[in-house]
Amino acid sequence: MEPLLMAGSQCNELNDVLSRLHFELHYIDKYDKNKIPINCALCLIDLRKENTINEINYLARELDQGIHIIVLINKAQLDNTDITTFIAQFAWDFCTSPIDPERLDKCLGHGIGLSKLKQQHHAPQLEPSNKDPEQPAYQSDVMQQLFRQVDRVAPTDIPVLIRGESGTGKELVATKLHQLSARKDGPFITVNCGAMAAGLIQSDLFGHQKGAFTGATSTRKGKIALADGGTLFLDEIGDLPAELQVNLLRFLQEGLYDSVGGGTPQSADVRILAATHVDLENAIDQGNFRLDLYYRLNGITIETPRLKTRRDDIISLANRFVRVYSNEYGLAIKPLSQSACHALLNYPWPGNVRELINRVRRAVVLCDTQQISAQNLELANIDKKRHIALSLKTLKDNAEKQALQQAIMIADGQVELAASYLDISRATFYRLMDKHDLPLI
Ligand SMILES: Nc1ncnc2c1ncn2[C@@H]1O[C@H](COP(=O)(O)OP(=O)(O)OP(=O)(O)O)[C@@H](O)[C@H]1O
Repeated sequence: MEPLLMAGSQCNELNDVLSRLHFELHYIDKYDKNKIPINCALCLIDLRKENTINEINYLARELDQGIHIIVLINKAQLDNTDITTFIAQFAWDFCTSPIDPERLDKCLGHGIGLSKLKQQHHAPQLEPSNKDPEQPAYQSDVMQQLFRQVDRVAPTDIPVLIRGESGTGKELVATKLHQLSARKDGPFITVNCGAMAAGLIQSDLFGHQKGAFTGATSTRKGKIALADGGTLFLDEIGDLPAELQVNLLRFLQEGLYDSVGGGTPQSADVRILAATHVDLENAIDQGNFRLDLYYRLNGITIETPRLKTRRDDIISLANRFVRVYSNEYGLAIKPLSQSACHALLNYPWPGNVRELINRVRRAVVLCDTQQISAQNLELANIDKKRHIALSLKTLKDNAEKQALQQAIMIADGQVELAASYLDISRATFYRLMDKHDLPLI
């Protein structure tokens, strides 16, 4: 018999159906990892009599990611936004009452099959069991695809260019590439090419000889030498000064480099990973980045997507950081309120995961109620602000269009005259007519 978790009050009708379908039921009211059977793949949550959605929310968040949730509701509950938000957020599937045993059997069968397939193929790599914030967490298809790409590329020695906005996890991807490679026991060294003056990066990267410049009191190894046998991660590669691009290119082509102050050329066995948040093609067009270096670095490109484009990850990442920081600060783990979830999903996240971490960490510390609110996350007024901004723009656009239409009508289609009525040039008039898709009479 397949073990099945049941949350909700006991229901004889459901018990009968499930025992006929050969499920062994384990009722839970609170999540306790030790009480969950090891091979349990599904949790059926009966919400038909529940009015304790907050507790159920909490339980759903705590369940292992591998356990699929199926919700049982009355049809009328589809009008209840608390219930539909819960389903959208947590459920793998839902069934409506009256229970159709055939439908329920199919739903449970598929759920178990899929969950087992996932466990066999992905679960160990995709969802690390520890709660280390530095370990990637993801549910969205796009991130699962990205980390499958990481799995494939990591064991090769091909240089990888990681592209993405700030805070999207480029360094995290670089670390993963190193950890999954044959070089994992070697060093992982990071150089931030944007953080230092050209002279300092030169010595930081290639090392220097004693007396090479004022203050060089001893010979010092550079990061390339320190990364020997491991991985060198060049962060913000787009900011690497031109003269250093030449030196790096030589190292990539010949495996040789000179430390500052001369001496014999040196070699090192290093895999290169680079990251950028700027458009390198644009930098090449502007003459700020060498095309030959770009080709050398760009063996394979991995793009880390913006957080706002992977909505499936937002709530699970937020929950993860709530757990991590509550534990770190010795505070009780509190659930996110419905309004907090709504705000998290509707915010554009310009600072990506880094911004999410900062907001959640602050909220964990500041929250003095039972649940973490949108206010604790400092997201309470964002929706409203955006709404006002949007309507202001719409109002302006509408007014502009109306003015153009009136002017062209009063001027009997004479562009010059219509433009003068509006106090704008002919060129601007044409541009605005085009913008609003308005025909000239
Ligand atoms: N999928 C994820 N799971 C868990 N933590 C993540 C994830 N993605 C990013 N982070 C965390 O977000 C923070 C920012 O990530 P990271 O430093 O890798 O971004 P970045 O793209 O390199 O940023 P920058 O361009 O500003 O250097 C880090 O603390 C990282 O651990």
